[in-house]
Amino acid sequence: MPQTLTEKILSRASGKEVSPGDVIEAKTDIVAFHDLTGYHVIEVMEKAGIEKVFDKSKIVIAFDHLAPPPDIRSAEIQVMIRKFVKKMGLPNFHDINFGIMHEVLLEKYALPGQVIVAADSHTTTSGAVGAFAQGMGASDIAAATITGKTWLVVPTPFKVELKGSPGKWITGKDVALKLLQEFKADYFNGMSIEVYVENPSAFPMDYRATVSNMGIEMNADALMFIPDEETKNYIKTMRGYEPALVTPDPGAKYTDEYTIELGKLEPLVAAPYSVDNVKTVNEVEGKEVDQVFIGSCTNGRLSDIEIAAKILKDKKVKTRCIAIPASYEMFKRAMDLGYIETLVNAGCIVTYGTCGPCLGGHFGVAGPGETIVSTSNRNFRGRMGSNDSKVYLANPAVAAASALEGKITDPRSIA
Ligand SMILES: CC(C)[C@@](O)(CC(=O)O)C(=O)O
Ligand code: SF4
Repeated sequence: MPQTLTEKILSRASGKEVSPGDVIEAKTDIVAFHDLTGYHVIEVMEKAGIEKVFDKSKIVIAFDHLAPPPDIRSAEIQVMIRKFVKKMGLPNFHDINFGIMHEVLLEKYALPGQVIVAADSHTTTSGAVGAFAQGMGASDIAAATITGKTWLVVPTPFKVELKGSPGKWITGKDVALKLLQEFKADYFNGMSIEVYVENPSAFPMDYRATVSNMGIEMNADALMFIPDEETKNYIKTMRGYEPALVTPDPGAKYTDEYTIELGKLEPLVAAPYSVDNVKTVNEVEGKEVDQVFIGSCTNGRLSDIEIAAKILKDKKVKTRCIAIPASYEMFKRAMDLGYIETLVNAGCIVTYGTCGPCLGGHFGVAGPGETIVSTSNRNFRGRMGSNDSKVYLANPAVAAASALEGKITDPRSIA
């Protein structure tokens, strides 16, 4: 039987031919956690008296949610995890100077065809390179850390095709929001989405990562881009080697298919208080904005910072604007290309590699009555701080244009 990417990966990982609905035990290629959930993972292991991990080289840990620690409790958590890393002798540990875990996984570890599990729902991000990547709770991740295995229900594969090329100021975010507008936030429950890109270079890895990242907002088990030339180029550029590509068999069967003509997309926005409350930017433009956040594991990559820098070059923002490249690597590249200087000159506050404001944690928590335009992935009540704040999710061009004008702005109207 011809297999979808989902079936191919999970058949290899479980050692038998799988079909949607099967409950399987799959071998894990990478098991990861961060500071916030890592604390619970380690607690579960310590309570069970386990002193060993299944394979030191396959455990990845990154500090991001509490980086740098905003309070004593956060610092305590990091101290505890550093001790665990030392005791176990884990080589793939990334302290506060590295970046957001999902971005670190994408840049350094994830490969086509792998099974990746991590204690955070946005683990779907690594699907951008064609890995079956799923977030799980701390106890499941503790089990996978110990055994190198996890149990899964094989999801039902659904195919999305991206045709043509996106227009000016249209990015991966607009594809994610289009899917949410069309299908709403729970449609893909029990499914995996496999995305085929007709014209690989027209939809680069940064855009793919945004869409995969928001796969969990659609409730999909995984959102994978079918590996192609762009996947190869990305891994070659970031790591210096060419990966083997895993692809679905011709004639593989999907439960359904949906096509997006990239050239027909408009900049979209998710209005409060739900990620699927999607409107065109023109439906909400003119609303006054108190703070703009450009960053997070959704949109903190080089192209996001580049877009913001292009819009803000030689201009001044009219509202608070916080820009956070998702990793040290992204910060460094943005700095070398002059984007950081542009953003700082425009009046933005810039720091590196933290979740910070995305979860209302620190570095720009939203206050009562405030309106925020954010490039992150969630806008439910209280997500970025006060229950009385309103968060509009958008692509980095809309975010930067809104910072520039002090109100929600269509980037096509100014640049
Ligand atoms: C821990 C939390 C803030 C999280 O990273 C958790 C998660 O996605 O599972 C999020 O983005 O909601
Ligand atoms: S950047 Fe936001 S969405 Fe991503 S892992 Fe951090 S808190 Fe979660």
